[in-house]
Amino acid sequence: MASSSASVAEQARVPPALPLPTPPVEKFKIALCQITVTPDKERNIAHARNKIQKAAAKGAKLVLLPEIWNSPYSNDCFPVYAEDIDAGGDASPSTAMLSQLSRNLNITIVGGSIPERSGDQLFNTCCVFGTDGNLKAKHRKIHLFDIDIPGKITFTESKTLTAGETPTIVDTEVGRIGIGICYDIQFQELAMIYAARGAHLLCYPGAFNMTTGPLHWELLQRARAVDNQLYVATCSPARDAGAGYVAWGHSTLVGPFGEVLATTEHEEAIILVEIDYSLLQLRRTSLPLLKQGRGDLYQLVDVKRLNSQ
Ligand SMILES: O=C(O)CCC(=O)C(=O)O
Repeated sequence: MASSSASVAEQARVPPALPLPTPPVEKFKIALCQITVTPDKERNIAHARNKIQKAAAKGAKLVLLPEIWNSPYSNDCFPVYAEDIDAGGDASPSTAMLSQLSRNLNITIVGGSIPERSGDQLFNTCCVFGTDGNLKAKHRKIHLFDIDIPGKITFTESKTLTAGETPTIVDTEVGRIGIGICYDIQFQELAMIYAARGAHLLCYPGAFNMTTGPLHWELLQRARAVDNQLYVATCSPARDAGAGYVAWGHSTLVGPFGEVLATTEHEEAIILVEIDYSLLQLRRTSLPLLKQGRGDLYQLVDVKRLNSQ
């Protein structure tokens, strides 16, 4: 194939991985709060509050919640349960609770996701709160869950939701975290961009189903972790077999060697597990994948960064 002259995009490609930034802490405990979700929003908020408090009392410095934890997961419910996060206060009781707890308990919260209303659009949105209670980042699910596996599962998030437009990486008191929501985990380039931007940990609130859950959920987490040599944390709602959408559960933490460090079945659980960032450098030294990439033959293009240059 004839080669063409380099385009602007080709000239400005990013290297596969930036040097790992020194994290603010080496070791800390993360809690994955796999909680039940009901049609009662007030109960869901009170329940999440209770579980976050329990996790913090056990020593968690970072708490991760599930995808869509304040509402049933359905296109009928998203518009009804949606909150105006930017307006805050009474317009977003779910994120007001997360903000208050992160400040009072001195923890970082990656607040799963909730349906967000912004003008006449709805998003599936994850909010990250720092220990001062401030909203540090807001990730709107980039890849909407539109799938059709005949006889098994059909879901079309795009019937009600709009896709986010921005990858989200955030510096917190517990390291640099890349955020994805559920279906976002299927797209390896997003994780690669986060690794290239120096993420220590990827957090994916998710609610896989009874078809793709058993086959793909753990596989994808381990793949994202081992390819990018970083930690991957996921958090699902607990399973409600009577719900319209039945979640797989199995919230998990995977280490930078692709090893499952902690996981659970489908019932409610708080998984409390230590993250040790010193392993990141150790693994990258022993198995120097990120240095050995053939950037002369193939590279990842960070389109967002290119467009902002
Ligand atoms: O990728 C999958 O198989 C499941 C994704 C999903 O359930 C979601 O994005 O809500």
